Amino acid sequence: MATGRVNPHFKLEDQGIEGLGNVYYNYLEPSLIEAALKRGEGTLGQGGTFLVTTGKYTGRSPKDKHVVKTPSVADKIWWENNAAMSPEGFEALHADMLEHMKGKDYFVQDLIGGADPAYSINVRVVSELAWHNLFIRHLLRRPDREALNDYVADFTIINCPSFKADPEKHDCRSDTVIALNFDKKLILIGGTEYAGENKKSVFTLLNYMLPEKGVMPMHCSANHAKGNPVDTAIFFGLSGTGKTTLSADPSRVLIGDDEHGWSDRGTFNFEGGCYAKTINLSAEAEPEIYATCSMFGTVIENMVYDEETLELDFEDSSLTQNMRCAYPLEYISNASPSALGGHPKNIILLTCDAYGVLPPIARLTPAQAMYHFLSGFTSKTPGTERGVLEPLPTFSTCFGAPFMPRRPEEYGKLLQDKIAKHGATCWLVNTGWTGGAFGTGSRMPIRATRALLTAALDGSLNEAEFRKDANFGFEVPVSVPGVADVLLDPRRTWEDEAAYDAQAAKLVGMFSENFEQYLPYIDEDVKAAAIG
Ligand SMILES: Nc1ncnc2c1ncn2[C@@H]1O[C@H](COP(=O)(O)OP(=O)(O)O)[C@@H](O)[C@H]1O
Ligand SMILES: C=C(OP(=O)(O)O)C(=O)O
Ligand SMILES: [Mn+2]
Repeated sequence: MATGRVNPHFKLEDQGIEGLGNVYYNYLEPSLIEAALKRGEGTLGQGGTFLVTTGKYTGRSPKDKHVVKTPSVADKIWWENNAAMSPEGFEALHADMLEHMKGKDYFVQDLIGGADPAYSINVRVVSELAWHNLFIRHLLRRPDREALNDYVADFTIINCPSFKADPEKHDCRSDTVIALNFDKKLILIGGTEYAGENKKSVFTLLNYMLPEKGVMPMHCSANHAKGNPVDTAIFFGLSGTGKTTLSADPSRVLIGDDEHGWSDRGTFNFEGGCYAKTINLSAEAEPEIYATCSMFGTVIENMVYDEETLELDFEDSSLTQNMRCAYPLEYISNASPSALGGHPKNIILLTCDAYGVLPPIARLTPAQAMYHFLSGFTSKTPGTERGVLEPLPTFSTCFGAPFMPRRPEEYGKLLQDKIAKHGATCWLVNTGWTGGAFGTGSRMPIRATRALLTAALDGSLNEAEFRKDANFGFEVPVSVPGVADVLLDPRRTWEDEAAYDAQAAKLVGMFSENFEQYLPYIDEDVKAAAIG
C-alpha cells in the first residue's frame, strides 16, 4: 500500500524499487513522528521533540564511504582520499539491498539540495527509519506541496540501517557501507543509524557536481548583517570547530550552519535545517540553539534524559560526545527565509588547534588564506568520526576532507578566483586551546571568539594595531575591545614560554611537511605564503 503525496509517474516502482510493504510518501512532521512512535523507533520528548539513540554507531564511518569507480568519473575523483568501489560491487550491493527491502515499510521524502534554484538538485530520500525521514526533511529543503505532484528526483538515496553489506561481494570494507554512484545517480547507505550520513552524502554529491558549474561548494556556515545580505560572512571549519555555534549570532541573519555554495550570484545554503552538537549546550552561551531542544519535531540524537521528566542532560556524554539535535532553519528566529546571501565580504577559517599555538584571530592575505584553506589544519572532534576519542590534530584540506570527492586544488582555485574577484577579507580563527595544549590549557572562551568575530565583521578590527606573527607570518591584532590582551598572544598564555616556542616550531614543521603535496599545483604567491 502507498499513502501520502507523490508524483504518480515517479513512484518507487518507476525506479525499480518493488515488492515493499507500505510506502509512506512525503509525510509531514506530525505523521512521521506518529509513525516512528508506533514503530518503537524513539520517544516523544518535551515540547514534542523526538528522542532517539543510534546504537553501535554514533558518528560517521569515513572509512566505509566509497565512490563507485565508473569510467565517466574515474579521472575526476581524488582517489587518494576516496575509497573506490567497483561498478560490479555496487551492482551486487544494489540488488542485494533491494532484495532485503522487500516486504518492509519505507518512508520517502522528495526534497531539494540548494536554495538557489539555478543550482539546486532534487534528492529523493528513501528511509527504512521514519525518524531518518523526519531528520532529512528537517535538514534538506522542502518543496511546495503542489510541486510534489510532478517531482522527479535527480538523485536518490536509499538508507537501510538493517542491511549488512558483505565485503567479499560488495567490494567494501565492512558490513557498514556508504556508496556514492555519481553515474547511476544513486547513493546506498547500510549498516549505520547515525543520521549525519544522510546529510553528508548530499554534501559530498554537491561537492562533486558544482565545481563543473563554476560554483564553489564549501564546508562552512554563513550569515549576513541585518537588512544587508551584501555584508555576508562565511565560516569554514571541520566538524566541531564552531560553524553552527558562531553562525547563530542573534545580531546577524543566519543563512545556514554547515554547507553552502558560492556562485556568480552570491552564496546559497545547500540545506534547510541545522544539525547542532548539544554537548554542554548552555542556555546562556547559545540560547537560540538551546531553545530548539524543546521545539516540536526537533530530532534529538544520542542524548541521555530523565526517564520520568524527559529532561535532557546536556552534560552526560555517556552515549557519545557527538550528541546532536536536528531542526529546520526557521526554528532559529533570525534565520534567513531565502537562505541566500551575497558575495562574502569576510571569510573566516575556523581551526580548532589542540596544541594551543595559534592565536584566537589572525588576518590573512589572499595567498595566506589559500595556504591555510589547502592545509586545513584543525582537530577532529571526539565522536564525530568513529574511533576519535579526544581532539586529534589533523590536516583536513578544504576544512572538510572527508566530503571532498575532487582534488583540493580544484576547490582551491575556485575559491582563490572568487576571493580575488570580490575582494573578501580573510581571517583565521582558533576556537581550540589557549593557555597550553589540550590536557593543560583550556578551550577558547566562546565569549572571546564572539567578540573577535564581531569586531572582524563590523570592520572595526581592520583599524586595530597588528603585529606580524614570527612563526606564521600572518597579522595578529594587539588589542581588541572586550578581549584580554594576553589572550591575543598565545605565547603569553602559556606558563612556560619556551614550551610554547617548542610546540610552535613543531607545528610549523608539520605545516611545512604537509604542504609539500600541494607545491606542484599552486601559484607562486601561495608558495611565498608557505610556512617553514
Ligand atoms: N570558542 C569557541 N567557539 C566555538 N565553539 C566553541 C568554543 N568553545 C567551545 N565551543 C564548543 O565547540 C562546539 C562547536 O561545535 P559546532 O558549532 O557544532 O561545530 P560545527 O558546526 O563546526 O560542527 C560546541 O559544542 C561549542 O559549544
Ligand atoms: C554532521 C557532521 O558535521 P558537522 O559537525 O560539521 O555538522 C559530521 O561530521 O558528521
Ligand atoms: Mn555544525
